Amino acid sequence: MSALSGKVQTVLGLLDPSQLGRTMTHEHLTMTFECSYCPPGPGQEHLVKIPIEMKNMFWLNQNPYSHNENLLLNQELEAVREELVAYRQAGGGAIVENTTTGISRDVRALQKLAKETGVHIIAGAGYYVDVTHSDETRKMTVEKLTDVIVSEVLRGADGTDICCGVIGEIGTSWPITDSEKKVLQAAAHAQTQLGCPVIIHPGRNSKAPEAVVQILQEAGGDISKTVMSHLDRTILDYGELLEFAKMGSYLEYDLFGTIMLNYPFNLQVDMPSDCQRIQSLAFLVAEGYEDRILVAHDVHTKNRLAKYGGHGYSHILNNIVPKMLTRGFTQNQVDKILIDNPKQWLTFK
Ligand SMILES: CCC(=O)NCCS(=O)(=O)O
Repeated sequence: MSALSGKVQTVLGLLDPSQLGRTMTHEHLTMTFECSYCPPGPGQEHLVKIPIEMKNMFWLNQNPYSHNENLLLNQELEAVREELVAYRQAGGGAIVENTTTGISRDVRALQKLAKETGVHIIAGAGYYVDVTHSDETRKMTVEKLTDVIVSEVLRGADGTDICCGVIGEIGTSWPITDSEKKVLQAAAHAQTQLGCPVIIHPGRNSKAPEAVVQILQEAGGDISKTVMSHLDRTILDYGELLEFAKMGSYLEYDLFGTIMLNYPFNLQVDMPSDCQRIQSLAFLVAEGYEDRILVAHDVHTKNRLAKYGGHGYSHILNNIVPKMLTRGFTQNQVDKILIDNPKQWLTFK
């Protein structure tokens, strides 16, 4: 038994899990995403620096990764603070902030936001995808990477004493690179030591989640305490989804609010609508997986903020939950997805 056992670790310290309330398990409050810049289509080069204002929002929402400034969520702390206040008013209790090393994690800013808004914020340890790994990271052994991750949970991150409460989002590409494989193994080893929650960003291929889970399993990871993120853009076939669900991880639909005609990171993927996301959740519930489902918006660019006409952090509470209730979900099932499942996942063993 460690001091963390039976508790959730927020940026303000340990918390009794019953205090969490409704929890979005995959958001970003401050980060940078320049690593994922996508040049715009032919003839649209002049749009990459247009102001982020109403008349440009349709193009920005369709091309969020082709506009440098849009990728700098870390410039919006005041807007995010206001949106967290609105999130509390909408009935939100906690947010898991998934920003890891490589995309400008800032635990000091997270702690300040938690103090100012009363939202419980859980910070993420570990590393994002390979393109963001530094030379130093690439050279580290699995043992060294494990030590860093464990230290971010037990002693603090970013040179502070502010401790992370989950490992992840651990970034992986497709195919998984050697450096990412080492980080996954380190995440599994750290999880074994700490009994803590883990969350994974899979590569953009339907085979990626299974490949990640295999690596974690071989390294001794606890898959029942691991979240597979971004399933809404990763496994669209229900047969494949059921096969993956059997592996035992949490199943996260975390791109609620995203509307995109062309998904630039994988043009083969038709990004689902929110109605289709709800249908996928209903399918998983009907198949007996209601204890494994988690949801979020994964806000990671400026255009997603309410300040710019986006869905913000309260869209699920304000709009998706009422829609779910009209589509056959019971209040008990909604509460499981928003309260009980996050609580189970976030509590240290
Ligand atoms: C850091 C934010 C992030 O990785 N979001 C996922 C975007 S996508 O891979 O689902 O397009």
